[in-house]
Amino acid sequence: TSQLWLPAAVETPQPVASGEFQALSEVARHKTPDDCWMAINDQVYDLSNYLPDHPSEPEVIVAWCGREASEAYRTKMKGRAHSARADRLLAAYRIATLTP
Ligand code: HEM
Repeated sequence: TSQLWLPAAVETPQPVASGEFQALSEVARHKTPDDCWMAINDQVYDLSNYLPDHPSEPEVIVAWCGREASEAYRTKMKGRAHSARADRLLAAYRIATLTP
């Protein structure tokens, strides 16, 4: 009797867990205000929920969704650093480490 050959079941994609590595190419897929990741100082942040709270014109920060934003964060694009409070906020949105 002939047997059907079937491929192994496709693995279910795993949700991103904190501590995993993500490539910049993956960060780049999350580039809208509703789904906004950024790579900052070798860490990956999901800032989707923070964007509405950011105290600037939305486009100032939205422009960096999906991108390597270390310098933008470091300078606010105006030669001025974010506060320690901002640094603590940022830490709360970390989802992964950037692929080395
Ligand atoms: C990466 C792109 C970003 C840019 C270009 C940017 C730029 C700015 C600008 C222009 C201001 C207005 C007030 C000022 O000029 O001092 C500001 C304030 C602020 N931003 Fe951002 N920002 C960015 C990302 C973030 C992120 C990711 C966070 C935290 C999760 C954050 C937290 C804050 C806070 C708390 C303030 C109030 C002032 C302070 O505490 O430094 N920003 N930012």
